[in-house]
Amino acid sequence: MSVLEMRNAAKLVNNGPKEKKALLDHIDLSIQKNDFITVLGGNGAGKSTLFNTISGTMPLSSGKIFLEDKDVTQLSEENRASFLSRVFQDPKMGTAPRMTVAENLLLAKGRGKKRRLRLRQLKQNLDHFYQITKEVGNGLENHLNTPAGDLSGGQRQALSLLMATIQTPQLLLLDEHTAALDPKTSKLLMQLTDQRIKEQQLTCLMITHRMEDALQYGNRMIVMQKGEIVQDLNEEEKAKLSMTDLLQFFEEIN
Ligand SMILES: Nc1ncnc2c1ncn2[C@@H]1O[C@H](COP(=O)(O)OP(=O)(O)OP(=O)(O)O)[C@@H](O)[C@H]1O
Repeated sequence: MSVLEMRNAAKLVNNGPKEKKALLDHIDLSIQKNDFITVLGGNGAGKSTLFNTISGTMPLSSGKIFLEDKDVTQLSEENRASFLSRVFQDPKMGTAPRMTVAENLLLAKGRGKKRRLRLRQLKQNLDHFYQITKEVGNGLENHLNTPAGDLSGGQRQALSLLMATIQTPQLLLLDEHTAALDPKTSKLLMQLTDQRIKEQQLTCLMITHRMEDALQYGNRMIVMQKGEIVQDLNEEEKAKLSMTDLLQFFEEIN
């Protein structure tokens, strides 16, 4: 059983009165459990559209999406949120700025649960929150009582990642989540990302413009162009790929 399956999925928009433009051009994609897929493609290739249609923020024009064999094509974004987590490029998204780090984590831990965790349960969870923030390696554990809005961009993105993975989602969507960070901070967050994915055996799609990351991480790589998946490399093919090959490939398709 696939974790996610897209069949003949298309997103068309009007490009002038008589012309339709395909943001997603009838793609087929099957994602298996524990796949960690890096997603590459130039600006406007359709990567975010892919994520938007998977998470339900954008309905498909035609085709179908299945999550663990369940047809979710018509399911709202809210209803898909119980099995999907997404981290965005912008550190401001995904965290509540006036709530503290610990409160944000508690919110994420209780999300979708029948009995929500209440603020008075914060104390009981502090040990757990201390442990997971300490693993980040950027001092986040010393800021459990700091409002998220006062964190550095790197700390806030690490918090977003922890929030997105605190409940082990069936599918994790990383939308250029390191793009706004400096190289050192980005590297640290990528290491944390890889560690969380391995430890929790997550299934993940990660959009990135950093080719080194696309090569170094994950067991599969897809390349998008003009709304289509033009390359889908498995673990073996990906392992053989060098930076030179990849650069050459992008020269050819652009
Ligand atoms: N709602 C919309 N209506 C019309 N066109 C749109 C809409 N949303 C996106 N587009 C266009 O669709 C194309 C694909 O956009 P998308 O954001 O998916 O690309 P991307 O691969 O994520 O690019 P980037 O790397 O720049 O983030 C772009 O040309 C964009 O301008």
